[in-house]
Amino acid sequence: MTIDPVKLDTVLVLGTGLVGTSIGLALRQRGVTVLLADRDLGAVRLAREMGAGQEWRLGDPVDLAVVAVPPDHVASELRGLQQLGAARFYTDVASVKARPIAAAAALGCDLSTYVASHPMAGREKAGPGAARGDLFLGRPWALCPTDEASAAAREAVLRLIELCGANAVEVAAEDHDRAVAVVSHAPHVAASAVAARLADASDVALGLAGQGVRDVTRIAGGDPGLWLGILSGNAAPVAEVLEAVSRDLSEAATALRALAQGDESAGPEVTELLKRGVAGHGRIPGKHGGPAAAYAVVQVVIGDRPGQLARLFQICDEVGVNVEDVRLEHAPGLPLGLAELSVQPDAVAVLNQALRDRGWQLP
Ligand SMILES: NC(=O)C1=CN([C@@H]2O[C@H](COP(=O)(O)OP(=O)(O)OC[C@H]3O[C@@H](n4cnc5c(N)ncnc54)[C@H](O)[C@@H]3O)[C@@H](O)[C@H]2O)C=CC1
Ligand SMILES: O=C(O)C(=O)Cc1ccc(O)cc1
Repeated sequence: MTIDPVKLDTVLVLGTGLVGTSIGLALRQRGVTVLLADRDLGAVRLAREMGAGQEWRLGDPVDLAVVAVPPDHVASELRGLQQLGAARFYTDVASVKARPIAAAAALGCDLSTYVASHPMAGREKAGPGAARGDLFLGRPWALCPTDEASAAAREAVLRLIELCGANAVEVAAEDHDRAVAVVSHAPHVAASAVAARLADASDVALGLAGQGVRDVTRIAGGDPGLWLGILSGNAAPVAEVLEAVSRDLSEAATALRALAQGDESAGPEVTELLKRGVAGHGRIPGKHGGPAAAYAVVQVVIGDRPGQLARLFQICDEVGVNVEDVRLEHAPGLPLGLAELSVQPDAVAVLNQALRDRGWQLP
């Protein structure tokens, strides 16, 4: 009998925090048997109660073990599991890749059964309570096979990514780390720097906060302990991006000082940065990893009553309009909000008409 190398009937998740529990939930939805372990027994219990799997007891090797602990603990936990013979194949999900792989090699881990990986999806909240089974849907998920990794180990990790509904992106560990410095790690520090200005902002300023500042600072809510581990694990590439960002910020501040003193010739320098920002933002791919989709946005005023969004979606359904994305903005102190529905441009007229016909207020 031949053994199917991509069989993923049983998966052990070590580290039942946000990411580990989300993986458990996603795999359970696909019928995989998931076993859960964490040094914090409360985290395992909560993950189990959420339906992410059952508590792990060492028995027959599982098909794949997923090490979902902070980056600095990946190598030692991997070695521990391999010494127990816990799984046929192993991966981790840490946000940095070169350092954990080097640490695993230095600890004498078996690199033939291990393929490091990193889902590019997460939240600014930690722990199993923040987990979502759909966290990875349509998201990129990097895998970084080393030369020592077996083809079967790579296949097993590809199968994990597929079962979680994500899109696999194969990349060398050093390239991964330089890339995530630009798209994840430096943005996190930049968001923290902007959010730090709010720590002693006046109540008037905070009362005027709209969606923009929420968007720019959302990720700054992440766990500082976890993020110190991530940033230290990718320090040089992140420092390089931050140096470039701070050059731009410093030049913008100098130009604005000149403008403040009536020197209009400094305007174009600011415009140039804003235009580079528009260009950079426009290059972020759409939610399924393809080129950024040119959706149109339909704005609708909604009352802060239960069921309003459901009614809105029902109308979209009735007129055959697919909602690609939805964003809600609440008016501070008012029982009203604005729903922004992203739809195909050719659906705008029909949706606007349908909403007006049914008495919805469009701004
Ligand atoms: N937070 C995010 O948005 C994302 C995080 N990641 C990566 O996923 C990994 C886990 O992060 P989160 O789930 O966000 O953190 P979390 O703080 O929600 O969960 C981490 C879990 O690991 C456990 N843990 C820590 N050290 C352990 C050890 N030595 N043995 C067993 N369990 C241990 C903790 O008790 C905790 O339950 C990290 O490597 C992180 O870089 C990857 C993608 C997104
Ligand atoms: O909160 C979000 O939107 C994120 O993108 C979070 C995130 C944090 C760390 C990662 O390694 C990957 C993704």
